[in-house]
Amino acid sequence: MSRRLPPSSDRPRSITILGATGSIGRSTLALVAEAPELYRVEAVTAWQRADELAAVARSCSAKLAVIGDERCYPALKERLAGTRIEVAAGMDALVEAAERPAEWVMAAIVGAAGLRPTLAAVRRGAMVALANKECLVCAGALLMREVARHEAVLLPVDSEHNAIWQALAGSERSAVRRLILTASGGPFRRWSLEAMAKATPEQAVSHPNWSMGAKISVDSATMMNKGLEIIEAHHLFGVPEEAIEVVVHPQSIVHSLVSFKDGSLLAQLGEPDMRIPIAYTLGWPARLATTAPELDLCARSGLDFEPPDLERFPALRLARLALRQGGAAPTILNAANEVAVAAFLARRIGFLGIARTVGQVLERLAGAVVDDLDAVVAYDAEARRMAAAVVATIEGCGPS
Ligand SMILES: NC(=O)C1=CN([C@@H]2O[C@H](COP(=O)(O)OP(=O)(O)OC[C@H]3O[C@@H](n4cnc5c(N)ncnc54)[C@H](OP(=O)(O)O)[C@@H]3O)[C@@H](O)[C@H]2O)C=CC1
Ligand SMILES: CC(=O)[C@@H](O)[C@H](O)COP(=O)(O)O
Ligand SMILES: [Mn+2]
Repeated sequence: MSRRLPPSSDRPRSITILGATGSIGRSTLALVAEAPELYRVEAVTAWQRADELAAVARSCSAKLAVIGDERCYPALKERLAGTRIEVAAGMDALVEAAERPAEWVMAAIVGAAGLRPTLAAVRRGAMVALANKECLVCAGALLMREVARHEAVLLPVDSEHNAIWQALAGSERSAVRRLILTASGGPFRRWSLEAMAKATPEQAVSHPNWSMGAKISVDSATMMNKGLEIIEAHHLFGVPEEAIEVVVHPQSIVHSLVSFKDGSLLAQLGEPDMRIPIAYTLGWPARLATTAPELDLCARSGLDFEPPDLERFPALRLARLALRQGGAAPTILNAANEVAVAAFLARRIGFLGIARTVGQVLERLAGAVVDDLDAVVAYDAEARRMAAAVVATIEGCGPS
């Protein structure tokens, strides 16, 4: 693999941010704004929020701004009139943004929609900071194969995987006994199933520790987020499903751990602030100085750990099942979950209807091996159709 140099003022790192208007995109831009001499921003992208994208592109002097939804192109063009920033729109333009020659790409589009742009960055051998876990869930084998083939570097952004990556540094994989993913338990950690059945979208997106986009916040509330993260860890670190444990840790201070064969547990700790893991990828292979807060251990006494409750959080069980089944099952799980979460946020189904929808789709759709993009896209589309049909049968049936 070619040697990667850290950013420096003599040699600024060229970067692209996919999903620049989101929670991860903004945290990345906040770090860039702390040391603008270290970076040159090639491209920034969004889906529909043209005003926000234009403001972001201006503030970081991006060369290119791309909006995914073509209907929003006129608004973006108007907001960036009189600047030197190039403007484009559409799905192909998102892929082209990822193909532009930035050394480092933040993949922070939400959902499987991020797969094609992420693959494009991987296929030109970029350093890809991967926040978009759904990419690895729906196309893990394909993505990892392309990373190896094109000598790209995947830098895990997800806080748990970033912690494991840091804890693993320099160790032989054969020395690892298991990975331990910590989970906050989300806003409904202590809620009964009866109460969860009536949970509103507002309650579900109120994460106790992290400020995040709506989709991942709902995933945290169902604990599907931790299920997706088990699959993500399997692909990133080559560890089998049975060697990936989940422990509920309500404070979100210990971001995950590696258990080694000699009995050592190595963890990474920090305040729940995504600037910390993002900074580790942005500066990699060096560490950046940032204004992110340092954890005050004495002020944070009392770290709790408990096993997850699979009865109240069946999504975790479904994700493990999909990973064990293999083939297209994780692709199907992810697509059905995206449809179900959107239906819940649109108040079409109740909170418990999310896992119910995913479970029904997984049961009905069998999946063979998915080792190319066409197969992933086909299974993803079929699972979305089936999930929409399941949603239609359970909506209006009261709390589901
Ligand atoms: N937020 C967090 O702390 C963490 C997030 N992650 C992962 O990072 C990813 C991003 O999460 P987060 O930043 O919270 O999400 P947000 O919803 O805050 O942001 C999503 C970004 O993706 C864009 N986008 C949405 N839909 C599409 C689409 N169909 N095509 C292209 N772009 C699209 C949005 O544009 P627009 O603004 O125009 O809608 C926005 O820029 C997710 O995969 C999540 O699981 C992982 C760990 C932590
Ligand atoms: C910040 C981050 O990485 C999220 O994935 C977070 O872990 C979500 O919290 P849960 O532990 O509640 O899923
Ligand atoms: Mn996470």
